[in-house]
Amino acid sequence: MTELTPLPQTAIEVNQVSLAYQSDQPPELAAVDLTVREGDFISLVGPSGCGKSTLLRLIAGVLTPTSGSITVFGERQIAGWSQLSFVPQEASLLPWRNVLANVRLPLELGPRADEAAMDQKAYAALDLVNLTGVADKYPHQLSGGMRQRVALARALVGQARLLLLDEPFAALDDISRNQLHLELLRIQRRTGITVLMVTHNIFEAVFLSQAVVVMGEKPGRILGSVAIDLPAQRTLKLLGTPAFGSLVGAVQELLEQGWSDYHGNGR
Ligand SMILES: Nc1ncnc2c1ncn2[C@@H]1O[C@H](COP(=O)(O)OP(=O)(O)OP(=O)(O)O)[C@@H](O)[C@H]1O
Repeated sequence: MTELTPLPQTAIEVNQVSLAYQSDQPPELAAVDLTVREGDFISLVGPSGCGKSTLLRLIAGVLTPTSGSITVFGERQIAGWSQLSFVPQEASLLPWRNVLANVRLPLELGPRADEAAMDQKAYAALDLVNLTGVADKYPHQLSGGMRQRVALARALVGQARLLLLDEPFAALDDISRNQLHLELLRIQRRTGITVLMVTHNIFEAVFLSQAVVVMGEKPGRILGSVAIDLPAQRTLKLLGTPAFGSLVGAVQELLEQGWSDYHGNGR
């Protein structure tokens, strides 16, 4: 008998979501629909201020939509839900805690657990990001790229099924960023975690994702998405290929379309 592979579950379903921060002002987001399947890596790009972080905060349950609905793995959004890990733009490590204690933090805030078990999980998360050698160092003793890896380990320590990342690599140089891209893809393959990432970097979005969702502004809305049909095993050599260049071009075109719809063509 042939074995049937189960279809991937829907990880995120955003249905006609609008959000107005102030009830007497036009909404920041209007009628947003977005579906992310389990195991996908999806990036969100769009002009500054179009509402990308707002959409991420809504999915994380930190904000509640003015109208519409959001489900995560079939359930209504719940702030602080253990299956979801949200790394906001300003995510920072606690300077007075060493690396191990920073990574342990989400476990300490959860249901009471054994000290040794928490350490074991924190070491496993550090191993996932290739950082076991620095467990007793403090954040100021690390490079920017290492600090990002610690933040990633902290996001992964609770074994979340969904990772929401808000511009996680914005402050890094190209070399560290490329290295972390490869690490993140390796982690995703190893854990099967679903990732939704906000970025300003179109190259990064195309390199990492299965699809790039493009947003427009005023009000923030989804303009469309570009499916990224690059080989599943991404290597840095892909960055110089014509296929990569034409996908970056397709994302750019959608962004420019949104820009001229809003501002007109008289640039
Ligand atoms: N807490 C808040 N209260 C009121 N307005 C807000 C708040 N947070 C964001 N906004 C407004 O909502 C809009 C969308 O902001 P948001 O941060 O989601 O955009 P973004 O696309 O992530 O921007 P960027 O790419 O610059 O980070 C902006 O006009 C912003 O000024």
